[in-house]
Amino acid sequence: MEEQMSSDCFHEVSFIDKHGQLRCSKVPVVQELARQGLQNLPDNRFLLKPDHQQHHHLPIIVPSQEVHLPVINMANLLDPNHPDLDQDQDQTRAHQEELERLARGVKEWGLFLVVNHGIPSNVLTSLEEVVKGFFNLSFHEKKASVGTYSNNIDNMGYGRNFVKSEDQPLDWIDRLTMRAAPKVVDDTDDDDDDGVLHVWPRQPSNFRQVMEKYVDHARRVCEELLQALAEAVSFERHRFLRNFEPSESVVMNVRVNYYPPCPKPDQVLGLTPHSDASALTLLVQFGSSNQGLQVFKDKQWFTVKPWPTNALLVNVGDLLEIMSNGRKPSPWHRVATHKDKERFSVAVFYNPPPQAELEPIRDQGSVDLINYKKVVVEDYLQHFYKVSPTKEKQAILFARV
Ligand SMILES: O=C(O)CCC(=O)C(=O)O
Ligand SMILES: [Fe+2]
Repeated sequence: MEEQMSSDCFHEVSFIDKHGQLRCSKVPVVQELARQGLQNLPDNRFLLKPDHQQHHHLPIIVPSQEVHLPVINMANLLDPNHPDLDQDQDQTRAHQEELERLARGVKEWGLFLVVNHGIPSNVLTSLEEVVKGFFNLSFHEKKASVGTYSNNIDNMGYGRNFVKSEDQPLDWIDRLTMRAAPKVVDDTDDDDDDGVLHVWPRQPSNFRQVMEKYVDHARRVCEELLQALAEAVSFERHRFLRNFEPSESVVMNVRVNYYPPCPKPDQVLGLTPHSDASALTLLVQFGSSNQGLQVFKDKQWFTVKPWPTNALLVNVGDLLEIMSNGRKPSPWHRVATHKDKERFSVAVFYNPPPQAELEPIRDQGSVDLINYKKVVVEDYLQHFYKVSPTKEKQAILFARV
């Protein structure tokens, strides 16, 4: 198939402008721009404007401010009371130390790395292969492979990050977002009646099978981490998980982010600052760059030190911040690009059932102030997508007392 010229390749976006009018706009496909080997930006729309620069706290590239995230050994986090586990004193001590490291990491950064997570390396290798296989297709093939999507409230499908206005700086990113759970057996309809995209990429042909296998593992990891996170703040181990019942209704979305080389990495962001709406997000990365994620703390941005493909990066989302009464705050994060390297990341967002009502969990006998209201998960998510992107961490105010 003949490759299209990049001038023919656009993501189509629509949004309601400040006068309440529906606007449609075309946004360049950055992968196609990078394929041409551009030395300059094609379009001023990618540049951060002065007021964004202020809010985003430039510069983007400050190699000295790097953060080593805590590395959590998941083998030490398993339930110590599990009948199959006969822990000796050393293991009990290792368990306690791991919990303390986890609690410190979450409090300090809202992010941590996980090793010994039990996801076989061939599952991660296959994930990398199908993701690269999809992005190696031409633009036209990618569009044909995924189908289209009408009710695009939460950016499902193949496209880009939220575009809500003509003057918003564009991120240097192409993305592919799917709902992986609850599983839908019949995926023949592009736009199912629940308004969710169920069409998986048809190419590579094993894309869905590989992704679903990875997501099954991701689910187990999230369940184990939520138990450990509860234990780390002296809650009963299943206290957070109870908000995820029935487990068949847990919602897991997968987002593949592709950041191609960018001619001006000091003036353009790969992904604009945000918190995740999820309860937990698991992230793996691969490509010629293994660096790009940045986190905001003490009024400055820190770049997360490169981490290996076989480790998972975990971040707390807004819904866990609410459940934990702010003990586990969701980090404000963004992504920088690289001049001649590309990076892929795969984010799995783990959420309670849409109808679940969340409210801060109280310690028995605790005199802590309650900082968050009761929210229904789907109401929070709707609000989050409506207001995103925001210049500061703002969506969570919806749930603040
Ligand atoms: O690519 C990354 O490192 C982060 C991606 C991210 O924050 C997201 O998809 O929400
Ligand atoms: Fe994120």
